[in-house]
Amino acid sequence: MPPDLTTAPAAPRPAAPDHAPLLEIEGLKTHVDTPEGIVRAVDGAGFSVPRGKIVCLVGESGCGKSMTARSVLGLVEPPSRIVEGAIRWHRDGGESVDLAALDPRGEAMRAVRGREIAMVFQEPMAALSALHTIGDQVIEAIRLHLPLSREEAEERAVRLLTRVGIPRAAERLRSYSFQLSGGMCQRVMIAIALACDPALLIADEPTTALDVTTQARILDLLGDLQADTGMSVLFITHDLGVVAEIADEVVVMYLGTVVEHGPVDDIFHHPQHPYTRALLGSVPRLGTGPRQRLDTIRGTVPHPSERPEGCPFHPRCDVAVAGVCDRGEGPVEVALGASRGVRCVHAGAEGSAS
Ligand SMILES: Nc1ncnc2c1ncn2[C@@H]1O[C@H](COP(=O)(O)OP(=O)(O)OP(=O)(O)O)[C@@H](O)[C@H]1O
Repeated sequence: MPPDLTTAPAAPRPAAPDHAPLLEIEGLKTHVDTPEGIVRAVDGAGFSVPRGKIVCLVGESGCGKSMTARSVLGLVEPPSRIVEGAIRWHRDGGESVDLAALDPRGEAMRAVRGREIAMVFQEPMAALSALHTIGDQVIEAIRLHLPLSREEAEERAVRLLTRVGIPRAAERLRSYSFQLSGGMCQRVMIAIALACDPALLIADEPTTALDVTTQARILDLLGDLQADTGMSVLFITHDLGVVAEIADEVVVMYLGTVVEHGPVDDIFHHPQHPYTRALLGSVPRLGTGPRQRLDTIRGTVPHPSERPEGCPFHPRCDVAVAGVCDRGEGPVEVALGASRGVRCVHAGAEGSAS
């Protein structure tokens, strides 16, 4: 039986003997077949999600963040397909499975999705059915994976809804989604996601559709739940304010590849990739006065079908070197520490890429 999230904090999950990360993505390519040609939405992405950490996946719109998440969840359907790479899921106890090799509709993937890996999406109103009560939806999620009677599942649903901050949870079981605010609907979605005590929660822009106050409360809730359960979180966002609030580690994506990753403090205080620097330069900071000028990133993200040769960022990069950055397959990742890496020819050089 999974730990009860609603009472005392659960004991932390046992670490795998070899301290392997929970999730390891390597060389992932997820492409879309379109009448105009192949769209390389994810094009060789790789990163890890350690146990018990919150990893934020960031980048501008169209960089392949959602497609990466959908690949992990086995939610890639034709005309999209995983064409290469591995998504290694390391269970407690040392057992590993390559999710990229599983049939997305098969039993093995269904046992992982929603049970071991849960997800929360951007539009909670759209994700909840307007035809069924909140209670029916939470109870169904619980009973799909746990052998509980209707009464037991109902009790668990009330405790879960209370834990995610829904007042008078027992009464709310009979409500419909259209009777709740956006923030309350997102809390219900989080309760559904946590129904089976997942080891990993993937949250794809879960606060983007909410007002700022509600956004802050939902972030606090996710942080508290992570600390209580010891689960890992892969949090997808384009909002660096959210990253600063919640992340332990940051993965920066650009045009289907990971250009930089590392602990949040390193990324914010010592960004190495020109794209990471540009992203950080476009965010307002407190204490810099009312007339602060924000930098914008020159140009826009090209469509994946128009991926430039060499480093994918070079046409927008202020420090690109002609004849170097615009040639070949692009730079390989340079390791700057155990959990720190960057893909840029300037990486590691003193005063690089500034
Ligand atoms: N079914 C599809 N047909 C054609 N192109 C697609 C399809 N699905 C995704 N893409 C393209 O793949 C690229 C990556 O999309 P993805 O949704 O993963 O980006 P994202 O970084 O999550 O962006 P956003 O923040 O806007 O959600 C985009 O350029 C998108 O247009």
